[in-house]
Amino acid sequence: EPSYDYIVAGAGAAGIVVAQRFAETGASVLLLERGGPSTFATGGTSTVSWNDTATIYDIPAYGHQLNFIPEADGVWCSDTPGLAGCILGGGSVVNGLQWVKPATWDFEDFPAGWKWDNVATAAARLYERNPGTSLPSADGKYYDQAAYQILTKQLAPYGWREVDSLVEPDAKDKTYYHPADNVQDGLRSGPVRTYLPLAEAKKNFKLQLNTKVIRAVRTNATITGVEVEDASGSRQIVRLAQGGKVILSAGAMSTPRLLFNSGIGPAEQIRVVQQSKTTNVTLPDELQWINLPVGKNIQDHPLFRLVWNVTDPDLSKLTSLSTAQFLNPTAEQVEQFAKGSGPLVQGSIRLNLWQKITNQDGSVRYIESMNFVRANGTVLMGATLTHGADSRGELGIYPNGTTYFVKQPLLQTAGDREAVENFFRQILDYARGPESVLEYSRGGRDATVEDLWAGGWDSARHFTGGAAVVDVDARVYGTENLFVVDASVIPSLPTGNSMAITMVVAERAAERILALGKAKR
Ligand SMILES: Cc1cc2nc3c(=O)[nH]c(=O)nc-3n(C[C@H](O)[C@H](O)[C@H](O)COP(=O)(O)OP(=O)(O)OC[C@H]3O[C@@H](n4cnc5c(N)ncnc54)[C@H](O)[C@@H]3O)c2cc1C
Repeated sequence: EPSYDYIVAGAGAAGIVVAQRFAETGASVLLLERGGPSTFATGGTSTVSWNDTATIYDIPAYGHQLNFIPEADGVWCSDTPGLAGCILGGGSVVNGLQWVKPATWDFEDFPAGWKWDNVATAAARLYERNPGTSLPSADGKYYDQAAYQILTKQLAPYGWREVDSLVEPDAKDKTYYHPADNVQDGLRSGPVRTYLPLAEAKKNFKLQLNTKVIRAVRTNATITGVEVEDASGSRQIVRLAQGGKVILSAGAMSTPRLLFNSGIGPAEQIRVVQQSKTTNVTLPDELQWINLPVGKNIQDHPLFRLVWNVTDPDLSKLTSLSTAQFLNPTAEQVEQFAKGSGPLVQGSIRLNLWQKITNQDGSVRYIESMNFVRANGTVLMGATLTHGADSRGELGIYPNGTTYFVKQPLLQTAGDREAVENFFRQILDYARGPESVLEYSRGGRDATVEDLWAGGWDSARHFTGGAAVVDVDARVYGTENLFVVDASVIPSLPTGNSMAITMVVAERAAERILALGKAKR
């Protein structure tokens, strides 16, 4: 029976990065993923009718359209309260391709050893391999730009500045830009494209798909392997080499389950696992349970979908591509795609804007808005409240193994609501200004802050926290050789979308874990 120096549970944004970094040292690495292949290069079969070497996960423009594509139905994890991708690449192949480099202050709440100065070289390694681009189309043009034209006109009187986010990741106050997309050579980029092939070229690396990790096998502080379940439901134990390490990288919605199943977390959650009549999880003896705040402090960006009507007669004539047009592209667009150009190689967002909001008590929060056109004559602002937001939720587990929100993570504090209102008030002021080209879709020129609240809010699917129960080496407290490396160790919300920062965390964690030394064989 084989045994491994490193077993990584979950091949998403973080898991692929750490597994590749371990593999390049010559150590034996097993990367376990519960989902199947995704991109064409990994054996994915959901190719589109108009291109037989690209799957729905390869095509940048489909990032925000997957909900409209029946083939994508099975990719969402069925046992988590928030949307997460259960497929090779995890969130990195189902997300909106927004590539937002973290700001330096995004590390201010991390422990010593993880501030920006400590992680900068890890970030540089990541950006070298996975740079992202502010101009995805190989022909050097931007396509489908109505939202960009309309919003830049709306912002023009108010001193906003256009920046290149890849060059100035800290320019996040009254700035806007063409989004940086996670695109390379006209295809979705990310760890499946930029890290996984390097790992797969090594004989000491093994990727096993359709294999669900159930728990870390633990005696007191020592992990000896993991229990896995294959697609037929049959289970086995995969062993670690002596001195080997297990890394949990199942994402913020699932890593807490793996910890509960390993007897780590609040006793009331582990007790649910213990008493379950269906999940058949073997827990360590109760005396060995490790009481840590697993599942606590989950955060997410609340997302407001604000629809504006275009009032300027010239701008309202601009047209944009609809979901149906993206899904049934013209012959010209198909030809452009084959050359790495055209609207199909762009993500869905057309303009990002950022603003720093200071509340009455002096506390600072950030707003990010991702904007595009869904119906001609309108602009859709996807406004999110980001870094500085202090609402926190809690994740628990049901007897059937599904994780759920014991407490919702969004907009729980007065300070978060005040910051959102400050932003709403400002964009309504802009809309009433003499040079405005927009009015809000409910209430028109007389729209109020209440009209904007009335649209409600949703999860931006940027979950962080929930398993920040690790030391500076990303090792779970109370264990010798169990680590968590994914978005669930991020202690506070990032200023932008969460994938790039998760990959920076993975690069930094790989460095720290490797410095702990090799397994003895
Ligand atoms: C719909 C959507 C849109 C998003 N848009 C953006 C965006 O545009 N830009 C951005 O920066 N971020 C975006 N995000 C967030 C971003 O994708 C995540 O922050 C990032 O992927 C988190 O990485 P992770 O490694 O923590 O988890 P994930 O990438 O989710 O990876 C976890 C992996 O573990 C696997 N797994 C889970 N449980 C098990 C188990 N028991 N055994 C084995 N494998 C398991 C999963 O299948 C998955 O492959 C979006 C997320 C979603 C869901």
